[in-house]
Amino acid sequence: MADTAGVKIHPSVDDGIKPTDQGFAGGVLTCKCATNPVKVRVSAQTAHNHVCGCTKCWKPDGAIFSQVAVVGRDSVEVLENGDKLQIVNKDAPIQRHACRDCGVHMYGRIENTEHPFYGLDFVHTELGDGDGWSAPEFAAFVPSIIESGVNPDRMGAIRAWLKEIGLEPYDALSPPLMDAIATHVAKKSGKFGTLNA
Ligand SMILES: N[C@@H](CCC(=O)N[C@@H](CSCO)C(=O)NCC(=O)O)C(=O)O
Ligand SMILES: [Zn+2]
Ligand SMILES: [Zn+2]
Repeated sequence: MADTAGVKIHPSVDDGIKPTDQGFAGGVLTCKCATNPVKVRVSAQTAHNHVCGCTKCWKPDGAIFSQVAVVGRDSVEVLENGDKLQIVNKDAPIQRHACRDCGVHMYGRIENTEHPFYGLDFVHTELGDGDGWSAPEFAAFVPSIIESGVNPDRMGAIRAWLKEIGLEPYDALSPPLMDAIATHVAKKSGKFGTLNA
């Protein structure tokens, strides 16, 4: 039995996960700058919130996972200090617009219209004011935390704790999202539903 004592995932889940408010309609995300922070309005509830172990998503200091959700790109608007935003990697599928001063990623945008998730932006709901954002539902890209420096010996305890707190650990995204990606690919190739398996 893995010893889960002291496992920390992310500040938004370590002290209990705040529930989704079904009537919640968004809020304003603020970066970590003490002066002239970047502010971004998200004018809709988010979806598919998850903790992500990948090396690309922004994590608060000390956290081994990020927490990231999606929202329609039309619901994301830079309100203040947008001149401080820089794209982390223009070649990445998700172009992360980060504050050049504090490093926080304010939104990640997909510009490739052929991408399965085109139309959705990635946002870190912990930067938002108010409670009620969609709650994290699963843990994605869990093995990737090793790429960030986590000792592989800890993976048993980390996966056990994620399950304990209701965040099923996956090697990539959750099955519904992986199925959505494969469906997109099958429709593009013309193979969608052609086998009666
Ligand atoms: N092992 C790699 C995995 C990186 C990765 O594929 N990340 C996913 C999930 S990010 C939000 O869930 C992804 O879609 N990346 C696209 C991108 O980053 O543009 C690693 O850890 O680096
Ligand atoms: Zn900042
Ligand atoms: Zn990620």
